[in-house]
Amino acid sequence: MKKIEHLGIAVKNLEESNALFERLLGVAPYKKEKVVSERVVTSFFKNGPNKIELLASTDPNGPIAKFLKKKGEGIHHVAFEVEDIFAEIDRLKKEGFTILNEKPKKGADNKLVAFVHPKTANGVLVELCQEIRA
Ligand SMILES: CC[C@H](C(=O)O)C(=O)SCCNC(=O)CCNC(=O)[C@H](O)C(C)(C)COP(=O)(O)OP(=O)(O)OC[C@H]1O[C@@H](n2cnc3c(N)ncnc32)[C@H](O)[C@@H]1OP(=O)(O)O
Ligand SMILES: [Co+2]
Repeated sequence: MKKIEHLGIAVKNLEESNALFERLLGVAPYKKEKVVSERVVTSFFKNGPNKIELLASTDPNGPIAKFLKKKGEGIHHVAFEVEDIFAEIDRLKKEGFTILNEKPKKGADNKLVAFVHPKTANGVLVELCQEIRA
């Protein structure tokens, strides 16, 4: 794994949170994207090397809605940049981590993504992100 690619934050209302994070970070979101497979709408902020992803639910039965119901708004996941997501999944499986989707899926921001179950990562939902190369 390389650097932290982004921090995912679950929010109830994306427009309200976009305005709050714009005040907080001093930058406007550079991208807004609907990720149908994850039943979320996201917005991305970049301030220097850091990237923040705000996620709001589009489905009351989706992962973000369930998280909000259970834990309320807050940090949802940490995403790491990986060079080769297939090799990283293999490595993590051998290390005993539970991978939630062994077949990487198309995520937001032009990435292939996979997730490590939080129950096998000290309570942290970890996302693996590989840039989709042309
Ligand atoms: C990919 C697009 C975008 C991107 O960056 O490109 C995204 O980041 S999309 C992000 C949204 N998608 C996902 O999160 C997909 C992976 N998540 C899942 O598969 C589920 O949310 C899962 C398995 C983590 C939890 O599923 P569910 O909520 O149905 O199960 P439980 O409520 O029973 O939770 C099991 C257990 O895990 C704890 N939990 C749940 N979510 C989190 C979390 N985000 N961080 C830490 N822990 C979490 C939950 O509290 C339960 O623990 P327990 O001790 O039993 O209460
Ligand atoms: Co993410």
